[in-house]
Amino acid sequence: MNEISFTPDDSLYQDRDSLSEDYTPDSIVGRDSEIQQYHTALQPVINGEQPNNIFLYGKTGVGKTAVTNYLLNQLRQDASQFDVDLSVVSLNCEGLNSSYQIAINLVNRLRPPEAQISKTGHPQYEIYEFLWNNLDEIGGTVLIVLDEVDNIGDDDSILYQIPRARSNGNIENARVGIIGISNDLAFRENLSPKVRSSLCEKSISFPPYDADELQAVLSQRAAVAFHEGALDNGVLELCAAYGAQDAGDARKALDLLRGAGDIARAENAAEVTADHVKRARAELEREELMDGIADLADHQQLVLYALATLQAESETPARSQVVYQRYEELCKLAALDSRTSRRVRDFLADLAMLSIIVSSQRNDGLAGGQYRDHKLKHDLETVLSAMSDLLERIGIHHSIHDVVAESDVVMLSTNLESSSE
Ligand SMILES: Nc1ncnc2c1ncn2[C@@H]1O[C@H](COP(=O)(O)OP(=O)(O)OP(=O)(O)O)[C@@H](O)[C@H]1O
Repeated sequence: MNEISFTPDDSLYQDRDSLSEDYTPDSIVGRDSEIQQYHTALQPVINGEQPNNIFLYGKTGVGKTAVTNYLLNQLRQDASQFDVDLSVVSLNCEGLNSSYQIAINLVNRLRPPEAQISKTGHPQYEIYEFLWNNLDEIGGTVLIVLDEVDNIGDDDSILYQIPRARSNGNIENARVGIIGISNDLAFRENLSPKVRSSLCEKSISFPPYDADELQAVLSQRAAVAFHEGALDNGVLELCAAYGAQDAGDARKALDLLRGAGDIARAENAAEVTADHVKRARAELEREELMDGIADLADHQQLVLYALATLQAESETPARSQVVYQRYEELCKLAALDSRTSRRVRDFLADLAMLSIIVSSQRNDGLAGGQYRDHKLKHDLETVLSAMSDLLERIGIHHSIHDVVAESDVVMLSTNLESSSE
């Protein structure tokens, strides 16, 4: 029998959990201008005035939720000091795509456990009645934070009803403000004008972090997460530089630092080095790519497969037409009906948008005209291993035989190899 045991290992980390998603940092760095605007927008609360409706937007991982939690904690403390009656209700709207569902969830948040209402079976007007009554019972200022607010997709929007509730006479005691948070940049533009003007009274944009801002975020967190001296020089700079390239997303930069720490720990390294960061990045990219490819439809994967075989033959960047020919060949060999060349161009555009391939517009003047060419964005082996299901189903093209044989992709079928020779 194997002798195996677990021993605590904390030579690098002093608090690894502080690098995880649910950790709330004591202070926020790198978002001074956004905090300033947000502070101004919240000021009426402390004055006992009608709160503004505030709309925060920006891509994922740029601090919208972290800044909101930080400012609302501060506001709660200051409100109690200045005797302002303040309640905050937070709701993540993921999976709640109608005003009806949002209203029910809000009612239940405002009620004690023994007075919860069922999630179905009430007419809409009744739910709104409950909501207005519960808000009035609480009274004072009530801030309703709706994270991922873009999930709500109906016209008679609660986003319109709540801001109007007081002027419509539905609420008398409470002063209600909505804080809507979204990483869907088109959401605000697609709102109907009446909803937009009420929800977006104060809009605050959160831009992606640059490398310096990310470095500040990482240094602050590393001081909590790691023992002194556990990080080699340049580790934080490298994570920040990669993070800035990856859409300025602090979540990803923190994940990268934790990934590097985990690799270093698994190897019993004395410190986390740039090499650990690079390997962690390759691993995270691989996971992301695997997820991205797994979500593709079969013919999108086949187009990617076609491009991969061209890359294996050093024929990339390859023009759309060339990719199409290889794709048709693969379809034929796999006895599948191929899509039109126009459709395949759309698939190539999708793959480029998902950062799985890189497509460039070329202009060869009068002689060559304009065309697009394509190559894989990641190394061939990674792409192929992410497509192992497809390869198992339809077989291995001869061009990738060596790569696949060297990697850990399982080869169950070689029908393409034999039929193409
Ligand atoms: N300025 C910052 N200072 C410290 N930590 C930060 C800062 N910005 C972001 N973080 C951390 O990065 C992670 C992602 O941030 P946050 O959840 O606020 O992003 P978000 O913009 O709300 O993203 P999403 O739209 O995906 O919800 C969190 O772990 C958060 O604690």
